Amino acid sequence: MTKATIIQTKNLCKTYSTGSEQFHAIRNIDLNIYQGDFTVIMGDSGSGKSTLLYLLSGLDSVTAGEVYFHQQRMDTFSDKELASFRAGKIGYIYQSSNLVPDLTLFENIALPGYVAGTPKREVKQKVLSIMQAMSIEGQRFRLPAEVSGGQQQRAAIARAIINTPEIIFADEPTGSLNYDQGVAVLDILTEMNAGGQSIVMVTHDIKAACRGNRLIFIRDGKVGGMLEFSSFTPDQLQDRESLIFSYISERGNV
Ligand SMILES: Nc1ncnc2c1ncn2[C@@H]1O[C@H](COP(=O)(O)OP(=O)(O)OP(=O)(O)O)[C@@H](O)[C@H]1O
Repeated sequence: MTKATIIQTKNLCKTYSTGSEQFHAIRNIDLNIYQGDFTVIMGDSGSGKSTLLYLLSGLDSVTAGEVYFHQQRMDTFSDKELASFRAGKIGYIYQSSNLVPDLTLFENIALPGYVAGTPKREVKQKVLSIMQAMSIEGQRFRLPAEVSGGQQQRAAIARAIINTPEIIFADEPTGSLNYDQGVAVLDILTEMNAGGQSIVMVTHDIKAACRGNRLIFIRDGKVGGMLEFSSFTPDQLQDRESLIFSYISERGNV
């Protein structure tokens, strides 16, 4: 079966200017992100992974080239169109949870729901059911500083999915967590993907990358390679890890 494309880039470029210096962080990338995939973006530090994620999600503007969401051109959106796109179509998970420090976990998760204009009662029900699914409902009246890093990150995932986004972007979502907390977060993402949620995750951790069915390797701002896996069952993690490891070793870079 052919997979539907959710995001497409054509000749995508991003150049950062600092003073008189220019740095070409993303160089002429043509890429398709498919619906229902758990896409993983890997690469060495500074290769352009986060920049690519910002461009795919409309968080930053392109220098040249085109980005399409389904068939709709995104890089020419007005600020208003972009704000509504971000609120309604995408969810974004950062390395550190980025929760609002003086709002409770419940309020943090509910906030994008209120901003999107969803009726309060509906938001409340949805927040409670997502918190329950992520085993953080007991912490709902606590502030972010009063819960563990893993619980903060689960709240950040809950916040990212409150408006039922078509696609979730995650930038090193386990980067600030200990091993067990990281596995718990990856399990949640894996389960969401099994339910059909499209995910694009940046990571340099091979264990985290194993959760993806399509791996895109970025090297010096370009696509340096790709790996695809057909289906996922938890007992395949070890095999995938070995495959990714040998792929990277053969090429001499991440
Ligand atoms: N705002 C900026 N101004 C100038 N250069 C930048 C800016 N943001 C990123 N860069 C440069 O662009 C390159 C790509 O950065 P990016 O953050 O996308 O890399 P990355 O692969 O995500 O790295 P890491 O794994 O270390 O987070 C780096 O060389 C970085 O120094």
